[in-house]
Amino acid sequence: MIHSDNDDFFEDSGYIKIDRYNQERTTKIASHYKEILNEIGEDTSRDGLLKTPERYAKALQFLTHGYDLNAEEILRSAMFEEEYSQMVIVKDIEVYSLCEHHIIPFFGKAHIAYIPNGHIVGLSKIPRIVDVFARRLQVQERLTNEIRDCIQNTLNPAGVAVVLECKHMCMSMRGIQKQNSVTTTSAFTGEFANDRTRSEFLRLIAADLYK
Ligand SMILES: Nc1nc2c(ncn2[C@@H]2O[C@H](COP(=O)(O)OP(=O)(O)OP(=O)(O)O)[C@@H](O)[C@H]2O)c(=O)[nH]1
Ligand SMILES: [Zn+2]
Repeated sequence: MIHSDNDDFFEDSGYIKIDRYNQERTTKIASHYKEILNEIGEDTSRDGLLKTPERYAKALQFLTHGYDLNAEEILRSAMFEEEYSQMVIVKDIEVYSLCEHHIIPFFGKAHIAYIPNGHIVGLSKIPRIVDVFARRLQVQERLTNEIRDCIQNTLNPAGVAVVLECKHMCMSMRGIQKQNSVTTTSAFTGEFANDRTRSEFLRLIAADLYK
């Protein structure tokens, strides 16, 4: 689906039309990346590497396609009036991002909750907005805050909670080379300032009901 040649990898995003596999951009990135491969001593004319600069150019565009998406628009496209006023939690959402310091992946899970205030949102839109912000160059702290702010500003709920748990490959496969460290970040608004509400959220994201 993502790898055909004319690929519009955003087909699945439906309502958002963008063309990041822009041929001009692909050609430019590929040409720079070919120089980088030559610089590290590779032979870019060997069979296995012939198409690598172009593959890399497309992969990079995919990994940063969040720049072309509007998270608030995505949330607004599926907001429904509803009286439900208990906590809604979507947990264990896979996150794949690129650290802006090294352009090396960090990845893990997001756990997100909100307390509706007249409106609920289509559940799939929550992982979708995680991707909008994750598919950019990021630091984990900003990614966490951007998800929180987007939900708060768009849905105007009584509170939002976001917890991210990620492993940074720039800390495991290079640099300090710690294989098991996990970074946790969190951001809260509204009713999640209340200890009991926050504790309920933390208890529920730690519970293994379906595992
Ligand atoms: N706060 C924060 N730091 C990050 C994140 N991703 C990577 N970093 C850190 O960014 C820092 C960049 O530090 P520098 O000293 O400029 O870079 P460096 O010489 O490559 O550092 P080392 O990784 O310690 O070898 C490192 O400490 C990384 O661990 C992130 O999401 N949040
Ligand atoms: Zn890094």
